[in-house]
Amino acid sequence: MLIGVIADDFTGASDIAVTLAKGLPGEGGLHTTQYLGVPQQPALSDVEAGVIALKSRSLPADQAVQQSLEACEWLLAQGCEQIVFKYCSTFDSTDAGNIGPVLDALAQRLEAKRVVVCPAFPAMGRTVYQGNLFVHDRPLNESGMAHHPLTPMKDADIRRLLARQATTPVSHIGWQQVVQGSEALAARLQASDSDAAELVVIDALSDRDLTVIGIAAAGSRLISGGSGIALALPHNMIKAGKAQGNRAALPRVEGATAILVGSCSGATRGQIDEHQKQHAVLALDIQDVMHERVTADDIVQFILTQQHACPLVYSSGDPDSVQQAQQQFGQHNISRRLDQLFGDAARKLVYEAGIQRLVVGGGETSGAVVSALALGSLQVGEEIDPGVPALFAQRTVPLALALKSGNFGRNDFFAHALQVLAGA
Ligand SMILES: Nc1ncnc2c1ncn2[C@@H]1O[C@H](COP(=O)(O)OP(=O)(O)OP(=O)(O)O)[C@@H](O)[C@H]1O
Ligand SMILES: O=C(O)[C@@H](O)C(=O)CO
Repeated sequence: MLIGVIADDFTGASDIAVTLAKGLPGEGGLHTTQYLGVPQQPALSDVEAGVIALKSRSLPADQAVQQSLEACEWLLAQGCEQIVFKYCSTFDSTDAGNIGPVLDALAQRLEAKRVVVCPAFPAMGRTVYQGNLFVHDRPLNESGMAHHPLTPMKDADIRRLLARQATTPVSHIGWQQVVQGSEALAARLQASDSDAAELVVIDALSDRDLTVIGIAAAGSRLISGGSGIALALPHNMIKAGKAQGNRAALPRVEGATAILVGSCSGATRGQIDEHQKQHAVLALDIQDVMHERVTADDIVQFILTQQHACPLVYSSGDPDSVQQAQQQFGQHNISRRLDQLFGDAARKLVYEAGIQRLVVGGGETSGAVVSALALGSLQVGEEIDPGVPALFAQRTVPLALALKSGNFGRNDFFAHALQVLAGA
């Protein structure tokens, strides 16, 4: 294994996994596997990039650090030369963690001196300029992320956010320096052994900038960012003669379908509205969920009786209803209950009801579903939409999955994803 990634949620893991599997246009990527948690066994010998999906984004910081270090040890034991810490392109975290504390710990473990910090993902409108994160034309805190149920983002300045979270000093490289190219940037990132560690926030407005940064960071033991930071990493390995740029062909899966959605993001709510114009949709009422008046069996029954109409079950609410529910029940109680419900439903759907194509909306929700399914590892297939690959579990009965980050995907994403999983 050449490159190891520690991702702080499951959809984020598939986002960077598909970036590594794709590589730069015309060049090809790496043979990539996504692991669901830290594996107990060694990786297969043909895996070039391994992405460990943790569900650490909203854990207490000490647990996020411990899990990330365990993941790092496993990746190092597989021979990884470079470790990437993947967080959200909207830098989802609280003042108490988790990006800063995990970076502190990984930098110390890997004796990394200059650690790139770059959440930019231009394909999804996330860019970093003068240390500030934008979502399209809005600073992060005005993008809707201030209402996120678990990690409300109320500041756009990555340098300030990180300085509140990390003990390692934070510095910044502006876009004006990035456009001078990889060589100049590499010189800035190389530090002598006596230098203290530094978290270096780097501006990036385009894939071209991310490519410059990725090439400049070829020799870095530790880098961090959104999936865009991995764009040029396969190129570095191919150029060094360590990888060929080939990818294995993956299966197409037809068969029964289910869509489970817990994301409350604006994009996801728009996709649910679109889906219900032509397909079957069941809304879970949060009062019913919290008073246990709705069960996993109710979800399974709906999915099975509506097979002709691409059935979708969602809990998602708008910011007002989410806030009301949080005041009444507490966000962590809601998440725990919804995770349990979606996880139980997924287990019954896949292992008892024979569902073969499963689409999940939301990172936390995907984490709950995939953990309940205990799949171990997934092969990374083609990109359905930016940042969302088709994923395949090798089982006697094939299972294809799409794990969608809250804000990702075209308006008709859910029906489109089912088609791509079937090879349409
Ligand atoms: N109606 C609701 N009221 C309050 N909380 C909800 C409701 N529906 C879902 N949630 C919670 O909101 C959170 C949504 O997080 P999730 O990570 O699944 O989506 P997301 O944040 O939009 O996606 P991503 O992390 O990929 O950006 C989950 O913890 C879920 O339990
Ligand atoms: O970086 C992103 O935006 C996504 O991969 C993600 O992590 C959302 O959960």
